[in-house]
Amino acid sequence: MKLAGIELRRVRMPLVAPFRTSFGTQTDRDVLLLRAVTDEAEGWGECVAMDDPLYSSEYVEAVADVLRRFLVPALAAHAPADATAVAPALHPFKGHRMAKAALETAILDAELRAAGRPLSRELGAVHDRVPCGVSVGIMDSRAKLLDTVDGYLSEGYVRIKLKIEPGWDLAPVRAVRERFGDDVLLQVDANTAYTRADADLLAALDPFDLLLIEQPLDEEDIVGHADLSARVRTPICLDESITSARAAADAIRLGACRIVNIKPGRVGGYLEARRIHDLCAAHGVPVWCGGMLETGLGRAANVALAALPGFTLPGDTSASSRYFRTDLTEPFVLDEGHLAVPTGPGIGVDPLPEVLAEITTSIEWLPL
Ligand SMILES: CC(=O)N[C@@H](Cc1ccc2ccccc2c1)C(=O)O
Ligand SMILES: [Mg+2]
Repeated sequence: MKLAGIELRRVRMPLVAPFRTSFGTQTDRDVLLLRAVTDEAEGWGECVAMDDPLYSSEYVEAVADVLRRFLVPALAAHAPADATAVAPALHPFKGHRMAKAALETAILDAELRAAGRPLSRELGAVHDRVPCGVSVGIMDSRAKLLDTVDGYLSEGYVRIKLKIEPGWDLAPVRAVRERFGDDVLLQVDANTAYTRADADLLAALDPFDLLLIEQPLDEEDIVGHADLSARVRTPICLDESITSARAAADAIRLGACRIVNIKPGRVGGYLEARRIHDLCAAHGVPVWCGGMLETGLGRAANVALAALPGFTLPGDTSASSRYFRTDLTEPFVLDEGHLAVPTGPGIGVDPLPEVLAEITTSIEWLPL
C-alpha cells in the first residue's frame, strides 16, 4: 500500500446540550479528522483532542501543527507499508499520542478497507454488539440531574456515569440511588478534580455501591491513587493516567487502579489499545471503552474495540443522539441498551457527504 498523503479536515458539530465536567463546559465539538489517501483505498482517523488542553496537554491546533511539521513528514521518510509500521516511524517524537492515534487509525482503516477486513476482526472482537453506558454531566440542580438520568434509563442505557467535582459528589450520587434504587449500574468520574486530602470524602461514596470511581486525582499522581485504593473500598479506575501499555502495567503493579478506561485516542491508537486490553486481561483487570464525544467515525472504531473479550464493563460508547442531533455518519442507535458492531471493511462506516460538506470548516492537504 502506498500512502499519497493525509487530508486534515476540521469539522464543527453542535452538542444537543451543554456537557459540563470538572474541567469545563462543552457546547460543541471542533473535531480534527484525518483522511489517509493511498493507492488502494482511503481511511479515516478521528482525533479526540479538544479545542483546549483541559482534558490532557493536547489540543486541536497543536495536533495539526505536530502532524504538519513532524509526524506526516516522518511517514514520508519511512514510507510505511502498513499501520504496524506507523508507531515505530513516529517513535522519535515524544508524546502527542492523540495526534499519533489519529494518523495510525486513518492508515489502519485504509489498509483494512483495501483488504476487505473489518476492524473488529483485526482487533479480535468476540461480540457482534456491545452494552452501552452513558456519561452524565454536572447539572445546575439535582432535579435536572434526575430528569436526565430518567431519560437515559428509559432509552435503555445499561450503566449511568455521573461527572463529579468537589461540591457535586455525595448529594447527586445519593439522589440517584434514592430515586432509581440500588440495582442501577452507577459510577462516577472526577476528571482529576480531587486531591490526596479528599480521601475521606471519596471513601464516603463507598455505601452507594458504585462500580468504580474514575480518575479522582491528578493524572500524574499514581502513588496517590495507590494510597487512595487502600482507603476506599470502591474500585479506582484510571482514565487520563493511562497513556500507554507501560503506564497501565505500572499503575496495576502499584495498586493504583483495579479497572482501566481504555481510550484509543489517548494511548496512541487501536493497536496500543489492544495491547492494554491484553495486558489488563493477563492481570485480571476489567476494562471498558471510554468516550471523547466522537462522531460516528470514531464511535464505529470504539464499538469494534469494545467487542473484545476483556471489555466486561459497559463503556461510554453511547448512541449518536447522546451528543449530536445529526451525526457525521449514519447514526448509531441504541437497541435494547446495545450498539451493533460495524461489519464492513475497516471501521465499517463512512461520512455522509452532505453532512461532511455542511460541517467542514477547513481542509488542508499534506502530501507525502
Ligand atoms: C464521555 C466522557 O465523559 N468523556 C471524558 C470526558 C470528556 C468530556 C468532554 C469532552 C469534550 C470534548 C472532547 C472530549 C471530552 C471528554 C471522560 O471520560 O473523562
Ligand atoms: Mg474519564
